[in-house]
Amino acid sequence: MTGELSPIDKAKFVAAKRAAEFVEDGMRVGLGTGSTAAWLVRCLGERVRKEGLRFRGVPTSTRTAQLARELGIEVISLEEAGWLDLTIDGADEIDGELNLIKGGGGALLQEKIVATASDQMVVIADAAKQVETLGAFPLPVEVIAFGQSATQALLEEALVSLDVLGRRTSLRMNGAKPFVTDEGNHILDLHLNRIGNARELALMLNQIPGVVENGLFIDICDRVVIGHGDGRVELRDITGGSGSEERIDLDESDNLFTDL
Ligand SMILES: O=C[C@H](O)[C@H](O)[C@H](O)COP(=O)(O)O
Repeated sequence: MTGELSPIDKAKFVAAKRAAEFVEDGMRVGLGTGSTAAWLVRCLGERVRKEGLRFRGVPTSTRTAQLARELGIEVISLEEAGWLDLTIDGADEIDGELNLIKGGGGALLQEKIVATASDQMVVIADAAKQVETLGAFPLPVEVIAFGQSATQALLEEALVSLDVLGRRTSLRMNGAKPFVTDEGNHILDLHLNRIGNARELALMLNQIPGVVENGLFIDICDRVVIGHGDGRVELRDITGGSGSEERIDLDESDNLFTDL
């Protein structure tokens, strides 16, 4: 990638750059997955290179692990870390209570385990990820490949009693074959359009045999950093309130990122 950043990439980048400032020497930090989280890893790689920041990262996917290593970040497993000071990750949707849909990139299982093993979860996103009600983005559900059609049928049946607008489910594909997660499972995407009660749905989904985890992150995110294409970032946390707004200036060295 070369040249000027598109407004959407700039929005992701400024959110990531601001959130990268939360990382301090000695911390154990969960590193999310996806295009926004990749900006975070690049920003942290820059801090390691320029400032000598020393922290250990726990990646939530093989993709993130590879990028982090390439950029000189010390990578450890969650087993080695034990507990994390902070996790920073992207999201597909964020509602007003900081509940999320995640898993558009298929990494929801490791992401949820890592986020819930952290003192704090910070979500970084461009402004388009904010929604009033979750559900326009298809909800990813990770299922075991064995008996997957039976799991899908049970799941569709269970959706009938719930407050959702749509009920179609689809198996995520990678070309002609099912998409396979880092844990060797498949993903069913639930096209619900509007989720009336996300908490109830999250609990219900995980009771179905064959379901490993769902992409609803309820009461897990503590803080969001929302980026805009004009360089503004908004910070909000679970305590509510009006939050705060800042402007992130891109210095000359930031153009380095466009060559990655
Ligand atoms: O499985 C993928 C993750 O949950 C991502 O954090 C999420 O899909 C957002 O990705 P992106 O930053 O690329 O929009």
